[in-house]
Amino acid sequence: MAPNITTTKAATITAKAPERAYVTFLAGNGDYVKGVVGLAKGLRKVNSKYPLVVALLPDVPEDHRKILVDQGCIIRQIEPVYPPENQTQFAMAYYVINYSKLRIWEFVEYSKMIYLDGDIQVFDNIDHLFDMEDGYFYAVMDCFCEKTWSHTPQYKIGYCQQCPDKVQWPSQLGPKPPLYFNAGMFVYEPSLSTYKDLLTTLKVTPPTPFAEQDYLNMYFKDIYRPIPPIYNLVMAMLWRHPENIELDKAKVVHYCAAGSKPWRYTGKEDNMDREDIKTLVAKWWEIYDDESLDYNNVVASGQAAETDGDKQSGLQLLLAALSKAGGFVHRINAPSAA
Ligand SMILES: O=c1ccn([C@@H]2O[C@H](COP(=O)(O)OP(=O)(O)O)[C@@H](O)[C@H]2O)c(=O)[nH]1
Ligand SMILES: OC[C@H]1O[C@H](O[C@@H]2[C@@H](O)[C@H](O)[C@@H](O)[C@H](O)[C@@H]2O)[C@H](O)[C@@H](O)[C@H]1O
Ligand SMILES: [Mn+2]
Repeated sequence: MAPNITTTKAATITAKAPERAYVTFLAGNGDYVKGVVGLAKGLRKVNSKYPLVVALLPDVPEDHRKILVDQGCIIRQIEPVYPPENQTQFAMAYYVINYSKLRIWEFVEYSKMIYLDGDIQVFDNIDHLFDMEDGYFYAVMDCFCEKTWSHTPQYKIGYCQQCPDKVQWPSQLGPKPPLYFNAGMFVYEPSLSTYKDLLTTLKVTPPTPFAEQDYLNMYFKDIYRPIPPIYNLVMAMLWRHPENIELDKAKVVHYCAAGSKPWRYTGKEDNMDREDIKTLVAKWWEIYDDESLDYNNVVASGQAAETDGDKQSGLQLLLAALSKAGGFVHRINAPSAA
């Protein structure tokens, strides 16, 4: 007797390209790929609705690319961007590659993106930042107190925008510098005209110690809008301006202080033996090591319900898993009886 097979019209999942996405930057064949994997898993853990795009340079090897695709990332190869020939000593020699971040303005299939450095972790959902008013550049104010700033007049006179009343900006140094953001995290709108102008203007802009961070501050100074430090905890703030920080409220942590990269952490550099640093590094590793946050396991958990014979909840679970994984399933036409 022929099996009684009933067919239902397959559920048609129509997906439209995601208008919004998180984006990070990866260069080289070193260990920053661990940072990006940690970031992908962290965004999944906080149920971000949007995918993570990884803008990567040609020197990122195939095995690292596979790791990222297996973690549900959307990888986009970009060409390097170099500043004009210069004699500048960058604060960190490798900062020269960070100008390549400028390529993310070309990702115009997205209307709004949140850029996050690979050494950042997201511990609370920040999807709401996408809803901020268009037309501005949002980022967290930086701090000038670390010795990496010793080349600047601010550092020399002990001025920092984090505590502008402690040391007043002397009028003989001219107007107070505009508010300055840390370029490890920002909310921006891709645009081809802005992209072209960024690259054109770069050609005639002498490089400076903080490379593309300085450049972005100069370029966007008229539309820059500061957002609270909970959205990019620049590590040095913990010992430089603890009065401005509520660590337990930090939604985004930026492991940018020397020695704080979790995947290289030894605890030996200045300030790295602090209990709060040890806790933040451990929190990063907890996510990185959590296999339940791996993209394949999240999707499989959706399919597993499918085999439990409960088709509808399995499909919903799979959709939830895909959404968690930053998938771009937006709408589903429920299967109608054939
Ligand atoms: O070898 C490197 C150095 C940097 N980066 C990327 O460039 C970003 C900026 O560099 P970094 O975070 O080290 O600068 P910091 O914020 O520590 O000054 C990193 O987060 C990575 O996303 C990378 O992929 N490979
Ligand atoms: O290429 C310039 C870099 O400038 C910034 O890093 C700096 C900055 O945060 C300083 O304020 C800190 O003192 C310093 O420790 C830290 O490394 C960005 O985080 C990074 O993404 C990148 O743009
Ligand atoms: Mn960084």
